[in-house]
Amino acid sequence: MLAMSPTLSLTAVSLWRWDAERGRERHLLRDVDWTVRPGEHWALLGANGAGKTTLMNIAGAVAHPSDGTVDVLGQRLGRVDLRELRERIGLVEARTGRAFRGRMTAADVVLTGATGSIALQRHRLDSDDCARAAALLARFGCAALADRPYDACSQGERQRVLLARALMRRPSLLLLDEPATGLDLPGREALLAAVATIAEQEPETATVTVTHHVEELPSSTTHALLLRDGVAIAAGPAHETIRGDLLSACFGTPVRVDRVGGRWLARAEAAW
Ligand SMILES: Nc1ncnc2c1ncn2[C@@H]1O[C@H](COP(=O)(O)OP(=O)(O)OP(=O)(O)O)[C@@H](O)[C@H]1O
Repeated sequence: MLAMSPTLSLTAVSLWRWDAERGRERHLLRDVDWTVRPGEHWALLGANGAGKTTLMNIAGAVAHPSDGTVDVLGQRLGRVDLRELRERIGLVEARTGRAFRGRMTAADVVLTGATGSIALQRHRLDSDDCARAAALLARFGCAALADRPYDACSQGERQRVLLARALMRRPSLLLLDEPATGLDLPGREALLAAVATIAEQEPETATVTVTHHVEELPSSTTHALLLRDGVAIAAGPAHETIRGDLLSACFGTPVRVDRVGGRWLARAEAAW
């Protein structure tokens, strides 16, 4: 049987920028190799400044590398229209949520995902779009929020609304940039439960979740890439990479990691 072609394939990817303070180029990413296949759910872990956002910008067809090759959804960056490619990529990040103002309801915000716009373009929507929006809200425990102004939703509810929005077009790749940051415990748990449904309901979709905290990874996480100073120090199946020794190297401090009920807990080694 032929293997499915990768969702993302990065080979020897480096990205550098001019560092005016030092008067020389500085590597934000160095020689990163990374392959994400359909149905895989990756964690992208690293300390502040490790290069996670930079790598997500490349994976999301927002930025080009300085060197190396990048194939996103089978298209080589540098040879394709990035805007067309981005239409097949779902994105949940804090910035997206801040764009929705006024009296837009939660359902309206989800529906904007069908057109990939910030404004609601009702004339471009059909009954299937409305049905999918309602089904996604229900699936994420947000059915009662449909008519509530988005501004009036709690932060946790908003994140689930944004997740529903990102799934409207059944993206092949979904990027989640620190989706649980700032959520309280029930909000975080509801969001992670919602993310975990993707493995079953959208089995071809690959996801990448950026976080500093392994506690914020959904139980559906299958793989992890650990970045330190722009270098991928480990990449592979979660049970081989989300480990104390590798996370210690990644964060530069001794860390102990436990797996409980399919999730991960990390603490500084000294605290145990
Ligand atoms: N345009 C740029 N020019 C120069 N340096 C940059 C540029 N963009 C980012 N950097 C630097 O590159 C490094 C990696 O940044 P990046 O935002 O990718 O890290 P991160 O892992 O996402 O960090 P955080 O967890 O704090 O969000 C940082 O030291 C940052 O200051």
